[in-house]
Amino acid sequence: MDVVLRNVVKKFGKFVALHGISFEIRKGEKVALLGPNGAGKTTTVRIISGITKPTSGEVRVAGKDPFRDYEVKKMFGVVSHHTFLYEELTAYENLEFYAKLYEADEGRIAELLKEFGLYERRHELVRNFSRGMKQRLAIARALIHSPKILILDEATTGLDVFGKKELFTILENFDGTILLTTHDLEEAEKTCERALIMSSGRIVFDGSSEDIGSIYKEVLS
Ligand SMILES: Nc1ncnc2c1ncn2[C@@H]1O[C@H](COP(=O)(O)OP(=O)(O)OP(=O)(O)O)[C@@H](O)[C@H]1O
Repeated sequence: MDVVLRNVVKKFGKFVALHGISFEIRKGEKVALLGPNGAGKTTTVRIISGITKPTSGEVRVAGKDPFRDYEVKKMFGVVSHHTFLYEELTAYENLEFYAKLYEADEGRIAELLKEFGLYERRHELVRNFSRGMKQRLAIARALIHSPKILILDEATTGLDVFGKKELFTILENFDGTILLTTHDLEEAEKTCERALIMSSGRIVFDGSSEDIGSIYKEVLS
């Protein structure tokens, strides 16, 4: 098992954001995490990737605690709606910074820039890039250390049809586990074989993503 959550509770003050959620993700599985605003999706992926500490419950990634174990943190590539790129650095410099941080092979920078269609523009400042280009660079950055688990938290927000299509191709070719949060049911069905639906801090559906549109309506009505 790549990811195991058992009875995970997260409180922010008196507010309970996660009411003891449990699920497991197998190695190589592609899972969509769905649910309305405030359901707890981002909190869940932040707990899995070791950014947020749960209030109680057990979280294991490859058998280890992601909050405490730095080596486990390296297993993740995380892409969110915010690109967290350095606007005043070039595309190349951005990737170089992260390659050093993760002690990744610098040869991978050119490889990824080519793969993501940004090689010709590698010496341009990121601040002059379009939203789609920035998002592509953010994904390239997330892959720099060849992560085993890719977490995408509303990563397609603001991308046009072409940008989304490109991202789907990247996801199809990614050889690892994917956990993706989205509001786009079609995206979930296309890219993931399994869907988890959350509502008010609870998992209310865990199953195949096939025909997720009608399941979503039924579960949340
Ligand atoms: N740092 C925080 N402090 C207080 N409350 C928080 C914090 N982070 C999240 N919450 C609350 O926890 C709940 C779940 O938030 P979360 O961001 O996980 O939802 P989400 O499903 O990702 O929503 P969205 O689809 O809007 O991104 C919300 O009610 C939110 O206000």
